[in-house]
Amino acid sequence: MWRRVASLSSSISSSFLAQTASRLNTWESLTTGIAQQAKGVIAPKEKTPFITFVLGGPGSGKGTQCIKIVETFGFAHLSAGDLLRREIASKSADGAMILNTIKEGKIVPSQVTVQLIQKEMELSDNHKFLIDGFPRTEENRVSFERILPEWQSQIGVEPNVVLFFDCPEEEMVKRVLNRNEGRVDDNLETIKKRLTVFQALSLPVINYYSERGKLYTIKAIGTEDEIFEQVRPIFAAFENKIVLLVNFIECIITCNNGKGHPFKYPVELVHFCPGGSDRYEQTVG
Ligand SMILES: Nc1ncnc2c1ncn2[C@@H]1O[C@H](COP(=O)(O)OP(=O)(O)OP(=O)(O)O)[C@@H](O)[C@H]1O
Ligand SMILES: O=c1ccn([C@@H]2O[C@H](COP(=O)(O)O)[C@@H](O)[C@H]2O)c(=O)[nH]1
Ligand SMILES: [Mg+2]
Repeated sequence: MWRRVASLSSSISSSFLAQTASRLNTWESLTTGIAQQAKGVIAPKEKTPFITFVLGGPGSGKGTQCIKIVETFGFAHLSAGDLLRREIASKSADGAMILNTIKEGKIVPSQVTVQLIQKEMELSDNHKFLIDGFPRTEENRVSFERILPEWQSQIGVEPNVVLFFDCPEEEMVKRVLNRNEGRVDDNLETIKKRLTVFQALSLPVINYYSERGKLYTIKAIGTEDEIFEQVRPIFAAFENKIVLLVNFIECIITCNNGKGHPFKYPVELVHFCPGGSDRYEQTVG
């Protein structure tokens, strides 16, 4: 038996339900799509993409944290810098141009980078993407949005999450100079240029997403594990919300059919109803 222990302070409006359904679409895309897969309703490739942009200055720890996010939350990691370095290594037509651009700490034309990212996304079996080190400029951002029309009905033109690893310049320089991976841009001269480019061209992108409520700023100092403890709750929250939301939607559908209340454990809907909460607890008998 179910007992309501608190009620919504405002009634559930149709616009709230529409909003909820739209959020469900976003949150579902982060989860493994358990319900749909179990029912065999959708194949993995058909799931809504969940896109996270991972931004921050050179050496702020983007790549390091992406590895942990992949391990914990099962994302595909697409590093724009790695894709460009792969082009150099494969001696592709753009290889020489990319190498010079990276040495100068400048930004490779959007068309090249966007095409590489798009190809990787299409080849991937995953639907959850960490796009590391991109978009670096407003022009990058707009170019990426332009490739989305075919997916627009699924994800809109924006990423679901934008992470910003905020790190003091002094620390970034120290880390890059100690990186020791043989990168052509890990020298003081190029780092200075990269920092200037970051300030001038990348910060506006970060501000853009901040204004749109997409930005999660991580204080990128401390140990790698300490930093990850700031990252973990961001993705965990998306996973938790979907469980609650699925229950909520099921409840509405079932209640509307007059079949009772299907919640299996206490559910608090306060996350979805800023005006109040609707809490249910299972009672004995
Ligand atoms: N929290 C940390 N404390 C100390 N060193 C770190 C920390 N996180 C990462 N590092 C080290 O700093 C260096 C730069 O990290 P990483 O490559 O992850 O940065 P990045 O943001 O991807 O840089 P880039 O934009 O240049 O690719 C690496 O050698 C990494 O091992
Ligand atoms: O979207 C991008 C990403 C990278 N670059 C160039 O590559 C280097 C290294 O990138 P990391 O992400 O730090 O590995 C960067 O300084 C740019 O020169 C780019 O042009 N566009
Ligand atoms: Mg990196």
